[in-house]
Amino acid sequence: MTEPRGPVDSSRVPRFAGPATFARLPRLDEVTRADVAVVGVPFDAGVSYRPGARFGATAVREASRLLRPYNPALDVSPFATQQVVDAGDIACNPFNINEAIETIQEAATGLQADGTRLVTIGGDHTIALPLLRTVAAKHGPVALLHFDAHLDTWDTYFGAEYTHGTPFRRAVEEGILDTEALSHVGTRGPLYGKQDLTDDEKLGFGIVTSADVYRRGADEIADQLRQRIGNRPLYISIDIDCLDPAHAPGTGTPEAGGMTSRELLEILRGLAGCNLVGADVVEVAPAYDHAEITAVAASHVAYDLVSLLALKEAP
Ligand SMILES: N=C(N)NCCCC(=O)O
Ligand SMILES: [Zn+2]
Ligand SMILES: [Zn+2]
Repeated sequence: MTEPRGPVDSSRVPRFAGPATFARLPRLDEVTRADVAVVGVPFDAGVSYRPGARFGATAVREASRLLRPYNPALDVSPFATQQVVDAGDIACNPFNINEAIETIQEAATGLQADGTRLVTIGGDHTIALPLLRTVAAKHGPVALLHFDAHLDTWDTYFGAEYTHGTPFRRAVEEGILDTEALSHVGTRGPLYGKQDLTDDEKLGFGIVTSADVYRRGADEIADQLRQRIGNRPLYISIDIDCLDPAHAPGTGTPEAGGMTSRELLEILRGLAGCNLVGADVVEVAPAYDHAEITAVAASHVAYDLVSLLALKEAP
């Protein structure tokens, strides 16, 4: 194997110069193949409240200029042991949700064809469904770790089945999730009724609320999650609104009382060794952000996801 091509050297080219790719990594077309591709999905036609996540991937790329090549928390250089690239954006129809879902699924399938694993930057949470379909087509039903303030297992909004509040119900219905290993983490805030929780439990989900994380601590929560996941192929979907609005104001449906970015990163790091097959970070809406707080948090979360992939054996 040739040495992976790493990021632009920030001691030679200032990190604020030049066009942004994730972590200043090469583009996919600049290398022969990739182990991991960070890909953007500028789609937000599935939101129920504030729009703007279509600009999320661009904001995360901009905020990722400050990432450095060694991750001391996991003792790994994620861009040295595997070829990581920025695969650009999946261009999908902003006026037709069904068509956009198909486009995302096809593009993600193509990108993963020769074993490349994807870390996708959203976009609203609707996009998790086609991404899960793609990993399940390859690995069979996958374990899911879903970090979010919301359940996202509702049925429909205004009769629409494919929205950012419904991807995980659709995924269970389609049989693409391993219902023995489904967890929400960071759940909080008002629901439509108690039935939401009953329905969610029936689908197979376990819930770790943001208050559980605060009371029990990140290490204990990560241990519990790891036990539930075991060696199953694992997909991690991170809605940035799992963080408190103080840590992630730039999002469409903010809820008070969320996790800190430190808690989220520590839980992720506690998952080292899991059989991670893909991940997304969604719902970054830069119009409501301040001083790139949300975009910086999301870029660090994506960096730790890429680091977790580096710690896993090549397929
Ligand atoms: N996936 C996110 N961010 N939000 C879902 C909120 C659904 C609702 O408006 O009830
Ligand atoms: Zn959410
Ligand atoms: Zn969500």
